[in-house]
Amino acid sequence: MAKLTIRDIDVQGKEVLMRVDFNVPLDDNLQITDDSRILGALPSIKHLLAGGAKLVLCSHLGRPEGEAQEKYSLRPVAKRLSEHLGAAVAFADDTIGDHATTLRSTLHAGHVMVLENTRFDNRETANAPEFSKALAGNAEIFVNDAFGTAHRAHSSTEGVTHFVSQSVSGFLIEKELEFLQDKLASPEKPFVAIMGGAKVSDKIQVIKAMMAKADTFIIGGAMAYTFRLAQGYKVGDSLVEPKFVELAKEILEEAEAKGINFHLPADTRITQEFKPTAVTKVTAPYSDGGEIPDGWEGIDIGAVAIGDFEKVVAGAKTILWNGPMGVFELDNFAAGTKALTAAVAKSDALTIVGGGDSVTAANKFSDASNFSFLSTGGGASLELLEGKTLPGVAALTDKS
Ligand SMILES: Nc1ncnc2c1ncn2[C@@H]1O[C@H](COP(=O)(O)OP(=O)(O)O)[C@@H](O)[C@H]1O
Ligand SMILES: O=C(OP(=O)(O)O)[C@H](O)COP(=O)(O)O
Repeated sequence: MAKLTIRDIDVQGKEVLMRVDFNVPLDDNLQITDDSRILGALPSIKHLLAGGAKLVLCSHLGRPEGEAQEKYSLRPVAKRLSEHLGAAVAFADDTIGDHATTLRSTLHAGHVMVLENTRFDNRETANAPEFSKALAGNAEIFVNDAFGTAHRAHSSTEGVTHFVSQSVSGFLIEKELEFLQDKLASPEKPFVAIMGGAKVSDKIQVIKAMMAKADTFIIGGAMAYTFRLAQGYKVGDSLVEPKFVELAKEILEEAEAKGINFHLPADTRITQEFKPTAVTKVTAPYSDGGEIPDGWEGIDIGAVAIGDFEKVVAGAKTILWNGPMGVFELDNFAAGTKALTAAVAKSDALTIVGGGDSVTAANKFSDASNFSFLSTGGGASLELLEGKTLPGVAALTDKS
């Protein structure tokens, strides 16, 4: 059932509570190192302010587990938002306390404020009704634009919808669903899914689910070693998740039975040390007997794999990329991710990138404008791709 969106509501003079995902990375000096998620929420914020809303923004930042801590405060985020808007942004020192209540009651139409971190109270993640009710306050309308947190059934994403008249999605959620759900429902073929990174346990189920849609898979990053282990090869000291070797075997068998192209890296860059000056070497291709010796760890794909993957990407009409090819944070381990980023960036296919580190790599080695869409959600995008319902979306008001 379609959900009401920000386009369907009149907000003039009304208090609107909007959940955003301002869970941005901060450095040790509490400086924001990537404000993609703030930029992602701007279209909805500007639209609501232009429509005359009294706009109250709420979000979590990090996992403070119910304890108010300076390092998880949203104050720097409110400041950055103010710079982007070129307008004042009021900041409440608490979430549902006296300061928040006073600021909310004196907020004028066309003005915006930010509440302190919702996770400074454990009732947020417990989805406690009394916390949801207090968060809703006098707001008639709730807008959810926090795609990155839409897979959580918390007070500020789900509970609050029970205490307002209407709950609608914002432009960011709308766009995320358009790319990750609608456009991938019947993708133009060949549809190449590139899966890498380190979170095998999170992503291997996604590979399984996507076998119904993608006709080609490229597997890189640490993910590849669990598959190589499943094929009976030695992977030395590389990162593997032994619990998933059986599932990896099943996936390889299913791919063969269904004629799905499943590309694992032919060769691997390996090291004995995890540091910028580490000596590295590349194994011979597996097909020539190359394996990863004990005491060595795979940290990137090799040159043969890069060439293979570039060819596959060049022939694609739809590409979904989630997870880097290697430990790209270190320059001497980054060649595979760099080459793959360039290949995806120059493709004419529909190119969708999901996952925090993959988006970082796309921005580091290319430019966001070279991709059709960079998702702001890691876990949320994976759950969507797995075919799961996102509680933060399911709770919104149905279109009649
Ligand atoms: N071969 C490898 N061995 C260990 N870590 C790896 C390897 N390849 C990639 N990684 C790491 O995987 C991390 C990203 O994985 P993940 O969180 O799954 O991706 P994303 O954030 O894009 O979803 C990066 O920090 C990268 O250094
Ligand atoms: O950054 C987030 O998730 P992500 O790293 O999976 O994209 C979201 O803000 C959700 O945070 P959470 O995983 O602490 O609930």
